[in-house]
Amino acid sequence: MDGNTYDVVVLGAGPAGENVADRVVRGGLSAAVVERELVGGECAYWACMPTKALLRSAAALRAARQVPGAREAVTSGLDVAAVLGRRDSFASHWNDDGQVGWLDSAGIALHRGQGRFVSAKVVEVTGGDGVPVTLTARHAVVVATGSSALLPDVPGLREAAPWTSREAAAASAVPGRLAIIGGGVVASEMATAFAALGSSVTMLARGGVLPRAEPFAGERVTEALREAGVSVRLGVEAASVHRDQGGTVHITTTGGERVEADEVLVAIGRTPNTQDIGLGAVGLPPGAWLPVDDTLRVVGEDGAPIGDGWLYAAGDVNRRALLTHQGKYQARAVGDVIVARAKGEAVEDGRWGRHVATADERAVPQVVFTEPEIASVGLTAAAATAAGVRIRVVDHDLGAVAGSALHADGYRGHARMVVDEDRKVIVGCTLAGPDVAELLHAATIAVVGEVPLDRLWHAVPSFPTVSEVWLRLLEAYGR
Ligand SMILES: Cc1cc2nc3c(=O)[nH]c(=O)nc-3n(C[C@H](O)[C@H](O)[C@H](O)COP(=O)(O)OP(=O)(O)OC[C@H]3O[C@@H](n4cnc5c(N)ncnc54)[C@H](O)[C@@H]3O)c2cc1C
Ligand SMILES: NC(=O)c1ccc[n+]([C@@H]2O[C@H](COP(=O)([O-])OP(=O)(O)OC[C@H]3O[C@@H](n4cnc5c(N)ncnc54)[C@H](O)[C@@H]3O)[C@@H](O)[C@H]2O)c1
Repeated sequence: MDGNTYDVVVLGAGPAGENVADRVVRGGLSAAVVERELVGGECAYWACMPTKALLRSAAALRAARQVPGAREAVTSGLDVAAVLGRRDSFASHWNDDGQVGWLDSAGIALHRGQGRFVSAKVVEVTGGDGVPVTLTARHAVVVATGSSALLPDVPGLREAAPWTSREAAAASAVPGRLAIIGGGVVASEMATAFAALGSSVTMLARGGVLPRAEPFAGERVTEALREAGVSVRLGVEAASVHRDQGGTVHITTTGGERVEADEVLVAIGRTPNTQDIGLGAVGLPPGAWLPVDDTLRVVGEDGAPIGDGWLYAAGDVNRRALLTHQGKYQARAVGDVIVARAKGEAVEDGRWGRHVATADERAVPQVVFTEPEIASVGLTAAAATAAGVRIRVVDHDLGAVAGSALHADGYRGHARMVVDEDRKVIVGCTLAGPDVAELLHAATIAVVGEVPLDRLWHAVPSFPTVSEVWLRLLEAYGR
């Protein structure tokens, strides 16, 4: 390190940025990260961790109620204060001392403030004292600034001070009535959480519930939400919003329906945090997602890397897969390829090579922590067909497996595998049911490993586990 010159400068200390910095330092280079809020990013304080903490207690209670013997021991409902308290601790009480300590121990320099490009490889950081500090990168700058909630242009919405996922994740009280605009992952999880915490929830799901998943997933989540008392309005869109002086939010839908709520949560997708990072100074349009090549170098309109290839993007901001685990996976590839290029070592950029994030293309796992959980990896049947893959779809009733029946009385679930008929490998799998999250990694390995179906017959699931669904799926496929 020489003054404010580092081998690598990383903009954003979320899961992607932290991991890039870690990899380059492990590879023998110096690194600085620039962070304007809390080290750890969205995931740690306002997204993955607090939302899953909000959901977990109700899931545990539901599980106990599904097993006689345990059911009788449950003598009251959720302790909301305890749930919120546990959530606070999983959000580290919105204090990043622990993460800063980790950066320190890993030998990564931290500059607090808003980072903006002033020219190629040069970033200016403006912190709380308003005095700018200039950082220069010898080899690379990595943009890992993440994304923020997108707000639609609905008349009156902004003035009504809507919640985004941040306010929902960090809520200090449970609203009596919560309206949710959106039907995707955030909307479905937060409807599940707040209904369990006692809110009367109305969901306006213009495009349906979990529309990108296999259709049975959205249907089952819709059914469960309705059983939990949520009013799920499918195909319904907000036309105008107004918060009156008493604090009540009034939503009028395009169909003329009226919905009243104490809070309205907007969950319609994300926008990249690239509006105010000085992209113009390096020839890129502000506010845009950052497209990248296979080794995650930012590319221009011509598809070629910017400059001499010094600019990279990892995590949400490149829009490949808006998930923490995929951002961290990309970060490992980015960190390692920057080190390889800096040292003049060979770059392994072939498919599934060390320096690329091939899994982003067709092997992304995701768990939606609704009731039931939806765990999926790879392509849905519709996506595989659209991609020109000749497929066969195999379905099985997850509740008909001995392990499921033991797991919970009345276990309801469904499993689907999508087989590439030309290659005889699984290209997608979706599981819907209680506690299926932990089953997903087997499917991910089958998809990434492109394990032939005739070999999968030799991967014998233990009896009596829910995993026996794998055997049933193979039997349904035939050998
Ligand atoms: C409600 C919700 C729940 C989610 N749950 C899950 C889940 O269960 N599992 C999962 O895998 N994913 C989940 N996600 C997605 C996950 O949160 C993101 O994919 C992940 O946080 C992206 O990591 P990142 O490092 O790219 O960006 P971020 O986590 O957004 O971090 C970016 C960091 O950059 C900083 N920054 C931005 N601009 C600048 C600048 N100019 N200068 C300095 N610093 C800057 C920000 O302050 C932030 O700290 C969830 C998302 C939401 C909204
Ligand atoms: N468990 C998890 O892995 C998890 C949990 C939460 C969020 N996330 C990540 O965060 C990202 C953001 O989640 P999200 O739910 O905000 O986005 P999303 O893309 O999952 O869903 C957005 C939904 O809003 C709908 N929509 C879009 N514009 C609309 C409008 N104007 N009015 C009404 N509906 C509209 C879309 O049809 C879609 O169903 C996701 O991409 C996801 O990867 C992951």
